[in-house]
Amino acid sequence: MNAIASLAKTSALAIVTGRRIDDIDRFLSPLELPVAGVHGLERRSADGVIHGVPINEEALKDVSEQLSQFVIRNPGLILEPKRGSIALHFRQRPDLADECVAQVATSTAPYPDLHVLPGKMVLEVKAGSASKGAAIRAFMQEAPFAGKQPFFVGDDVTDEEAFPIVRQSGGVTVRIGEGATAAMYRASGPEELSEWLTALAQTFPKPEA
Ligand SMILES: O=P(O)(O)OC[C@H]1O[C@H](O[C@H]2O[C@H](CO)[C@@H](O)[C@H](O)[C@H]2O)[C@H](O)[C@@H](O)[C@@H]1O
Repeated sequence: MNAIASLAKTSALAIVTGRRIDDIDRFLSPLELPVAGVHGLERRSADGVIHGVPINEEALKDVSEQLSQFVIRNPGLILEPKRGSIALHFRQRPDLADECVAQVATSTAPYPDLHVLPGKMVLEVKAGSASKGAAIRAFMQEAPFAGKQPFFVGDDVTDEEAFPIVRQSGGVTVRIGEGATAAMYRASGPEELSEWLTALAQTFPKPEA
């Protein structure tokens, strides 16, 4: 948190995440940063404006109802409704991973415009067209990011799609933890990343009092 607060004061910082913007605000309170939430389906730019994308609400409702029934039949599974998306978590039931994949495939089959995104012990169904990479592109066209070199850090398979996009625009990419990656660098864990960021923040000029 200290590293994030320091970087937010001295540089252009955005959070790009699968979580909701509200959740990020709660985690970082009282900081309110630019955030791309729900894998880019909702995005708050630095001026505070919320940008959304069209959502297939009808398809999402149908899939959510089917997944709710599936979760009722399988204790330990968790459904997380988000704006424009629903996440099926199987962290407490890893034995059901294959069944979850099959159920999500069956439920989404009638809706080719829904996107299924596998994450860490979770399957996300997105009912709109957005991605972390596209959200980064959008941030990079706006103040205070435009003209700066992007530096993107991620720890999940859902971050992999964004690494090449950042690299192609001259940026630097870091993967936290294990796993195959397209990132340029790897930090062993959040502690190592925090040390790097704290050191980096100290190299920036102090804001005038
Ligand atoms: O894009 P991220 O910031 O990496 O967010 C990805 C997902 O994070 C959350 O799920 C993950 O954390 C849970 C614990 O808080 C864990 O139980 C789960 O297995 C992880 O996938 C969040 O709940 C999802 O909505 C995000 O998409």
